Amino acid sequence: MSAYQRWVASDVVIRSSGCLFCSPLTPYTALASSLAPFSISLCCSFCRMVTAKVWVLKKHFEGFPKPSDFEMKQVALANLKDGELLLESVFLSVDPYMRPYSKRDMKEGDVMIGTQVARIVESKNPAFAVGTFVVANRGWRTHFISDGKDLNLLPASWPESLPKSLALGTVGMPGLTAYVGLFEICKMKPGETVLVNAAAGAVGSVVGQLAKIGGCKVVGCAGSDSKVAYLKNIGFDEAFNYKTVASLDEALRKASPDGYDCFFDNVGGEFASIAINHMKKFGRIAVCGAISQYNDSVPQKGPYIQIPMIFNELSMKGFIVSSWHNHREEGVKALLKWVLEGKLKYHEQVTERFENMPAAFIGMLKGENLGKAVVKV
Ligand SMILES: NC(=O)C1=CN([C@@H]2O[C@H](COP(=O)(O)OP(=O)(O)OC[C@H]3O[C@@H](n4cnc5c(N)ncnc54)[C@H](OP(=O)(O)O)[C@@H]3O)[C@@H](O)[C@H]2O)C=CC1
Ligand SMILES: CCCCC/C=C\CC(=O)/C=C/C=C/C=C\[C@@H](O)CCCC(=O)O
Repeated sequence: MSAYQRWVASDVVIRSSGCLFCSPLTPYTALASSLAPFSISLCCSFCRMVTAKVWVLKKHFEGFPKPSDFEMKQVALANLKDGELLLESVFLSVDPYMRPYSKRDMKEGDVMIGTQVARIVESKNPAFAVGTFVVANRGWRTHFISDGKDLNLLPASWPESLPKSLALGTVGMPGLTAYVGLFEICKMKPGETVLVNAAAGAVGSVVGQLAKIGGCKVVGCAGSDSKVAYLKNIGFDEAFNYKTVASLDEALRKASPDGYDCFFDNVGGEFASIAINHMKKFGRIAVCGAISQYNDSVPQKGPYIQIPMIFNELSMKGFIVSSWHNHREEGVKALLKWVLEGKLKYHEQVTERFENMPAAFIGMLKGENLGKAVVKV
């Protein structure tokens, strides 16, 4: 039974207007609603309206997100108009940006922001066939309607054997972040030494492997011994557990006594303030993220970094992957090629069921994920 058939069996509540048999006012609709699992077969096909499940931000986060900050709701979707598509989410992404962006971009009651791999289940748009998979940016919802303009098709060369969830991770936004940050921001060169933190995550694990592909020495850190073992398994030259080392300063010096040419910073905070003192002359820092600060109720007051910036004439550049959209096609093509050649390994932290999205999101922020965290609907 496909996800769509399961959804039809479990979540379809008939809502309609204009159809004699299914209009909201007829006794039939009340009967249909009470017999929801069976009512679909009684509904006339041209007036089916469906109900999707969504997660809304019930209360703005204070510190780490809590399950009570979220609320799952049902949203009735209108009938498709000409040119529109009905899609079901197959995989949903949980990403760190959702934490800081929720404060900046959302109000309480909004559907949580986020991306998904979705499948077209009904189409009134000749440009999109039923069964097509796309990447969309429509938030935490099981189903949604689109006019097609906000959908990104998976590359035509995507093999059937490759999990489509990778379009949310290694061969998607996180992978592109690593690609742009290394090639365009750090401008890494063969023989250089690259440092990356949150190295076992969706972005960091790609950074380390792309740096190896680029002929660099790679040092990574992560928050558990099993993650450190994973880093060594995927080719990192040096890896350490930043939570258990006696001194981060010593660990960075031991991993690369000559220092670092490129620092791909996913974490910010105290880590960055210490790491910057280990940069080589004319080193480059890609300021990708600051996950050590996203959940702070009170902003941290880090030590100043200007002195090593000036002394070593460092380049430090913040970047947002969506501003580099003109590199998206080339990046996805390169990432997909490296994955298929076995040069770019991936690991996904898959959480089953839409109902577990808050738990998956909170777990990722707490470091429970190895590789890209996704939710399989
Ligand atoms: N600039 C851009 O366009 C983009 C930026 N980003 C940023 O990149 C970073 C990594 O994102 P992504 O790969 O998706 O996430 P990950 O898959 O790496 O998951 C987050 C990881 O961050 C680590 N972490 C959490 N809290 C802390 C902390 N206090 N100190 C150190 N590490 C911590 C945890 O791993 P561990 O076990 O190592 O602690 C956790 O698994 C984030 O900062 C994110 O905001 C991501 C995408 C685009
Ligand atoms: C409000 C302060 C923000 C500080 C930096 C926070 C996070 C950095 C980060 O994680 C940025 C992530 C950017 C993500 C970009 C794109 C996504 O919004 C959706 C991607 C959709 C797509 O291209 O498929």
